[in-house]
Formats: sequence, structure tokens, C-alpha cells
Amino acid sequence: MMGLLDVTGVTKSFGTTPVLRGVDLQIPDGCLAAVLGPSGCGKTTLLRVVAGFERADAGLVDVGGRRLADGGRTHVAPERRGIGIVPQEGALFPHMSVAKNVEFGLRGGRDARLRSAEVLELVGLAGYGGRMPHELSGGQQQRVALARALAPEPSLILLDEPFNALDPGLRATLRQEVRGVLRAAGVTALMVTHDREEAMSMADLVALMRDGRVAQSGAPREVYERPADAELAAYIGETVVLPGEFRAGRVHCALGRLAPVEGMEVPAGRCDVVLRPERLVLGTDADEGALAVVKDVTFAGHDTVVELALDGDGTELWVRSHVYPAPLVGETVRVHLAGAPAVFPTSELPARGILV
Ligand SMILES: Nc1ncnc2c1ncn2[C@@H]1O[C@H](COP(=O)(O)OP(=O)(O)OP(=O)(O)O)[C@@H](O)[C@H]1O
Repeated sequence: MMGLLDVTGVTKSFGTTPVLRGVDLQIPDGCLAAVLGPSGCGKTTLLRVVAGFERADAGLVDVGGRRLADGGRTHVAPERRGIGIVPQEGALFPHMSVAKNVEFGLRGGRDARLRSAEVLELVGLAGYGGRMPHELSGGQQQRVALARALAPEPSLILLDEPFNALDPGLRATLRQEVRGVLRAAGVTALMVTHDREEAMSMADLVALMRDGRVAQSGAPREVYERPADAELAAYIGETVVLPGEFRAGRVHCALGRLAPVEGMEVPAGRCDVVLRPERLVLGTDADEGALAVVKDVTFAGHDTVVELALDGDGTELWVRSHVYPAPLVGETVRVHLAGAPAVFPTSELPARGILV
């Protein structure tokens, strides 16, 4: 199956430092994909290779079945790729009106003016064409940058951390707006971000990058529920890891005997049980779950971080709780897991000589 964007085996080094080590990524037509990963993992470099600003050392970049890059052989110039780009901080031309900024990549004339008005309306800025960029808020400038990228009707839009410069409240609104605009335009988009909430709430497909490769990709829910390993689980959300032992289809850990998330292949033996702290549910004595003592409580606004020590072996874990009022330090509570944990074979080597 072909995607609208197909990246195959792309490698790129700067000097002797390999940054992309064989990136494979396929984005279906009309899909909004987010590339997520820690700082320096090569996200921006990948975006720049797709845009044509960097030459890949090897590998293929195809958009809509058209070969744009093939290692050292083919390299279509950025302006001939039919790709729209929304840079980090809008980067509008400060001396040009909003309309002129949007028309920049068009051929000019009446059609360009009509198209500019059309995309400005699409991003919710109808009537702003005569303003200068400095007369707009940061969020509005970003929307102009999006309009400019959409104006020539590209088949692919690249967004490089598009909300970085904005304050958190605005980010949340704008990302839903941008998502709506990209949908309405029917365009395929690839966004780079290091904000996991942004990736999860906006994208149809999340690609997790590690060591210059796409380590896992899938729908946000799929990647969140079924991460490929414990490290990737921590890329996309908070985790609590408990030691456990897997046998006969169940993992035995301090929270009891649990079935791992469906479809997860787990070899018998020692394992890490990877939980999401917001899925650990606190209850009172009458509820189900393991008994635990509250060790610490941290107010976090919309929820509360509750640190617990489980009765019995004293295993420590923490919970992101929505129980109101929050429990008090010293109180005894019950804790159980809503849903199923991800389970992985224990990563570190067994402590030889100590275990029997
Ligand atoms: N033009 C360049 N010359 C030399 N090294 C570069 C160049 N561009 C990027 N790098 C290096 O490549 C690595 C990956 O950079 P890149 O910007 O792709 O990472 P990133 O995942 O986008 O990071 P961030 O989230 O911090 O933006 C970094 O170590 C960076 O220093």
C-alpha cells in the first residue's frame, strides 16, 4: 500500500554524526501525522529532508507517487515539490500585508487575490488581509502562516513545532482550530512536535522517533495503549512501572493478578508492568483493589498526584487522581487499575547469585 507520503530507508549524517539512520514512514492521504520524540532525535531533520532543504544520504521520499528524493541521485528542489510549510514561528514577511504574505507563493492577479481571501476565511481571518503582521497576535500570525502554506493547494503540509511560541491556553485552542482547517482543506499533513499531548490530540497517526528511526507508529490510542516497549510508553505519557512475573496468561504484581492489554505477546518470566497513573483508581475500604497508605499528596490543579505505599510489601507507586476531595497523608485507601497494563520482559539483567 502506498501512502500520500512515503519515506523509505532515509539516512542523513552531519559530518560523521548519523542523525537519520533509516527512517521509514508512510502517511495515508488526508491523514494528519505527528512525529514525536525527544530533543535531538532528528525530527526537524526528517522534515527538512521531506521539504528538500536537506539532501538525504540514502533512501527515498515519494509524495503522491512522485519521487522527490532518491539518495544522491534524485533531488527535486524544494519549490518544485508542491509541499506547503508552516515554520516554527510563522516567519511572515514583516513588510508585507497579510494578503500579500498569503499570495506570496501564487502567480498573482485576480485569482491569487480570490484564493488568498478564501484561505484567510478558512483559517478564520476573513477581512484581515489589509493588516500588517505586527498588528496580529501570535496565534493569528500562525494562522496566516497556515493560510500561506495552504494557498497554492499543496498535497502535503509540513508543520515544524507550529505552536512553540504560543502560551499554553492559546496552544490548546489553536491546535484544534488548525486540525479543523487541515481537515476542511483535505490536505495530508506531517507535524513535528515534542509535546505529546499535542501529538495525541491532533494527529490521526503518531510516529515515535528514537535513535534516528521511527520506532513505532500508529493511531494515538493504539500507541498509548500498546507501546512497543517501556521507553516508548514513557515518550507518550506518564508511566508507573511495577516489577512482576508473567505466567499462564497473567502478570502477577503488587496490584494482584492482571491480564495484560489485549494482543500483547509476553514471554513467561520476570517482567515490567507499565501502568498509566491516571488509570490507577483510588477508592475507599468498601471498594475493590489493593490496600495502600497515602504517603504524599501534591495538588496539581485539575488533578492530584497521590503517592502510595502498598500494604504487604510496601511497593511504592503514584496515582494521578481525580477523586475529590483528595485523600489525606496517612489515610488508608484502596487502589485498582482501570483497564489493562502493558507488560514487557524485564529490561535489566537478573541480579545473578542473589535470586534462587
Ligand atoms: N545543519 C546541521 N549541521 C550539523 N548538525 C546538525 C544540523 N542540523 C541538525 N544537526 C544535529 O542533528 C541532530 C538532530 O537535530 P534535529 O533538529 O533534527 O532534532 P529534533 O529532534 O528536531 O530536535 P528538537 O526537538 O530539539 O528540535 C542534533 O544533534 C543536531 O545538533
